[in-house]
Amino acid sequence: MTGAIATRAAEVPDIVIDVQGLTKSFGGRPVVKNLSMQVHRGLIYGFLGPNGSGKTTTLRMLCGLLTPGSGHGTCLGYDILTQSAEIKRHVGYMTQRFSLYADLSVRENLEFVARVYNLDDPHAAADSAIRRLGLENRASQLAGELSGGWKQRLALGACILPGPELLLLDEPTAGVDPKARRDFWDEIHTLAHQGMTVLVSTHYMDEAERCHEIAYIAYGELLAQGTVDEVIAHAHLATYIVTGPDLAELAERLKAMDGVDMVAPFGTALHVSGRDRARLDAATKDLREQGPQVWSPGEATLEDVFIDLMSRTKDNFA
Ligand SMILES: Nc1ncnc2c1ncn2[C@@H]1O[C@H](COP(=O)(O)OP(=O)(O)OP(=O)(O)O)[C@@H](O)[C@H]1O
Repeated sequence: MTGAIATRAAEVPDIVIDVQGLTKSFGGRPVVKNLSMQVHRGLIYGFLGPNGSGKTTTLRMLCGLLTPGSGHGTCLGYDILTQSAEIKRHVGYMTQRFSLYADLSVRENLEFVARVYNLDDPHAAADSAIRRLGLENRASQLAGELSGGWKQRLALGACILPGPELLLLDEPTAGVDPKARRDFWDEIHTLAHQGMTVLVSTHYMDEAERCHEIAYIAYGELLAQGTVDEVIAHAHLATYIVTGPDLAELAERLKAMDGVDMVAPFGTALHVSGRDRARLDAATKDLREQGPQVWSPGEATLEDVFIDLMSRTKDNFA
């Protein structure tokens, strides 16, 4: 199967997704607005944003599973408006809900998927997936009895069984423990290394940081995209890390100040950011000089940037 993925990938265009001006409304309410993006082959591309911001809708439009209201583009070289059947043949889609048969074993599920896709040797295909995902000890266990992490691994195994060229993973690790999440992401990286392109939505910052590129979507708008470093640099957030006593009270005071755009607790510290360094410095001058807290210049994190982006869109909505 590994060979199959590598061979197919060689035929895939270098730009796997190339879309312009996609929009989608439900019941007259715009859910995705004028979205344009390109994704290169072999990249892990992460979609982040608040709940209900349009990530799933975007993922589904990008690969022809949902027709946009307007806009156009290609996925795997096929037209998303007219060739969705061809696209679907080459896309593996893992939804938020576990969609395999709970009362079939791991092996039976995989063989079933192999038969649905008319693979030559369903038994061998299931074997290969079981080995690849380290499911040997669980092959005869009922899928419904697996832990959350192993269920996700099985779902991934079923997704890649037919040798897709593009994987869509919609919050694949929600509710999965950190070790299982890490293993899952190691596997995604191995697949990408072999030429598979992966679009993945997530709410986890550590997962965002494991993506080659990310897109941040809020209220239907694509607010930032690029590598993690590019997204952070582009936000131009000046940041202080504040430690010491009474941080909760300090946070409330800071939130009300002009020039302070983002205040968020991180463990035992407070991150305080502003889009304009001079205004942030002026606003916080007295507090920084008087204490009792200690203020140190810091680097904005991806999470700081996302919190700031989210609050900006909320401001615009108000
Ligand atoms: N088929 C549909 N019919 C009507 N409304 C829909 C439909 N699909 C999605 N929506 C609405 O569109 C908005 C965006 O939903 P979407 O699932 O794309 O967001 P999301 O960013 O993936 O959210 P989450 O992080 O919660 O999964 C939501 O308000 C949702 O209720």
